[in-house]
Amino acid sequence: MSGYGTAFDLMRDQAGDAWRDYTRHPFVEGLKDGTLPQDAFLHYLRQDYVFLTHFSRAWALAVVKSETHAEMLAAVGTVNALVAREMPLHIGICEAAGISQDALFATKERAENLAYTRFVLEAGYSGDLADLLAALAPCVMGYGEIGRRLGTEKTSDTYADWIGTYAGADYQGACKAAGDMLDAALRRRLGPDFQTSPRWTRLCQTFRTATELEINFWQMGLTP
Ligand SMILES: Cc1ncc(CN)c(N)n1
Repeated sequence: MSGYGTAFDLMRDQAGDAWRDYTRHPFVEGLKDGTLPQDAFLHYLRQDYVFLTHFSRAWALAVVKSETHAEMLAAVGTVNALVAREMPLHIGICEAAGISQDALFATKERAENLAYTRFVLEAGYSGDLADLLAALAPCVMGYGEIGRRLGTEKTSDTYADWIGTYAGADYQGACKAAGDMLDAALRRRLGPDFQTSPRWTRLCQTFRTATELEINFWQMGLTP
């Protein structure tokens, strides 16, 4: 059990090998042992800054798709965590490496990046909050799982700031909140036994596609 909720655990199991390929990608293992080349890391961070811009918009769409005050509060909390806490990590590391915030904002978006965020946004535009959260979950909880594992298994401090952000209480709390939100949203829309709903298979497919797009994102990071 992940500690990030019931639906997440079930969807992650349904994603099978793709989940392992995402959370144990060679890029991740390079962060763990410090062998990831710095140019690949900075290239990834620049793309990830662009990613987080669109991803924050997708979470803002979750506010639009909310049906209760509790859902709105949870979605707003995640938008704030992304914009006020996760994006500043990228700004800080890039600034220290001589990449200004203007240059960061002007980063040309790679196709793998564009494909992922537009897939998530489309899931939200064409569906309801359950569809949107199924597409958002691999991103939030995947990095939570990666951060937690690397926090205990890392053998180098080269990428300690990055690992510390995702292993930290703040990010782990955001994963727990997103997991609780996913569970509640599914129960509200699909019923208490949401995994028996006719919608469940499609939601798991959405989760799996987002997981595959995460694998592509890491792969892109290895090819500056
Ligand atoms: C591509 C990607 N996926 C997930 C995360 C974690 N929010 C991220 N920063 N970037």
